[in-house]
Amino acid sequence: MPSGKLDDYVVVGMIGSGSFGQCKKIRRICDGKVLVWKEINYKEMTESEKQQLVTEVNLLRELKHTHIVQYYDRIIDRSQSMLYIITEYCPGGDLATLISQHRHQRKLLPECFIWQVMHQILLALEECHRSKENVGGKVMHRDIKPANVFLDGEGQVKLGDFGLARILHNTSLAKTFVGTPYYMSPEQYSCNSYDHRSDLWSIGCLLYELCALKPPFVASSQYKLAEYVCNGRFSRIPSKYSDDLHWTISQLLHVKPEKRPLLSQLLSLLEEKIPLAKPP
Ligand SMILES: CN(C)CCCNS(=O)(=O)c1cccc(Nc2nc(OCC3CCCCC3)c3[nH]cnc3n2)c1
Repeated sequence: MPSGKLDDYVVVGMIGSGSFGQCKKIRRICDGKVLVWKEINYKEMTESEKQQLVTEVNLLRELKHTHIVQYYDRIIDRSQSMLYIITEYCPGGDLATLISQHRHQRKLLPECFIWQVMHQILLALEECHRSKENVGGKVMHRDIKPANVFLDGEGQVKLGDFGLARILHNTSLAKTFVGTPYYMSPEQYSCNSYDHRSDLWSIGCLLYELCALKPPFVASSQYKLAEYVCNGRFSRIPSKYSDDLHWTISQLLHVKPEKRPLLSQLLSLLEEKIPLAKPP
């Protein structure tokens, strides 16, 4: 499938800026479909970093799943050293916005929504871990956080920005990595290691934050944050929520990665709990 050209699209709005660059709402001229493109300036990248970028984008192309933001196309503008990654637009916005709105309104999210987000994000993660097994190694997301989880027009969850985090971690773009690493796992602090179970830790942090409208571990300094994360002690989610939900989130927030449940165990537990969740 030949890649598109910039003039196949028209920019209809600016959504925001991320660690990789700007994110814009676009319309595909041929059929009027609303999409999104993320702009990455690769001018400062080394040849090997550019090759890694190509590899990451090719990984994105393979990920096709209801709960993963769908990749559509990529455009390279060599005259400006710009890469445009075109993906599905999620009109429901991101979970970071949703959490912020509920925090300001002092309004907790419904428990059923939290279970739904858990189920749909874990399905997305299962797809990544599954689809990469036959290509060796698992695709980890590496940057699961509320700002990377979106809602479509029906309130369905879409995990976004796969691979972009890896691009950022290992390239000159990394200097633009901003923000406090609230979701960094104990193993990343203690031995700078990251594996698929670290994504589960991040999902635990995300679900906790959906309940409490704040992360499980907060501190006035990154040193203190690391200490709290590695101790692994956190308050119960608000009493409105069931012990079942608190227990399940606590399983994801085990300090020892090997103590965290397997993805398959979590999905079986959820599919018993959310009967409608079973695929028809
Ligand atoms: C109903 N309201 C509560 C919500 C209104 C919602 N409308 S909105 O204001 O345009 C809006 C707001 C936020 C997101 C989206 N949709 C969206 N955003 C993406 O990335 C955002 C980007 C991520 C990096 C940092 C900068 C922002 C996407 N990436 C792939 N698909 C995407 N879709 C739309």
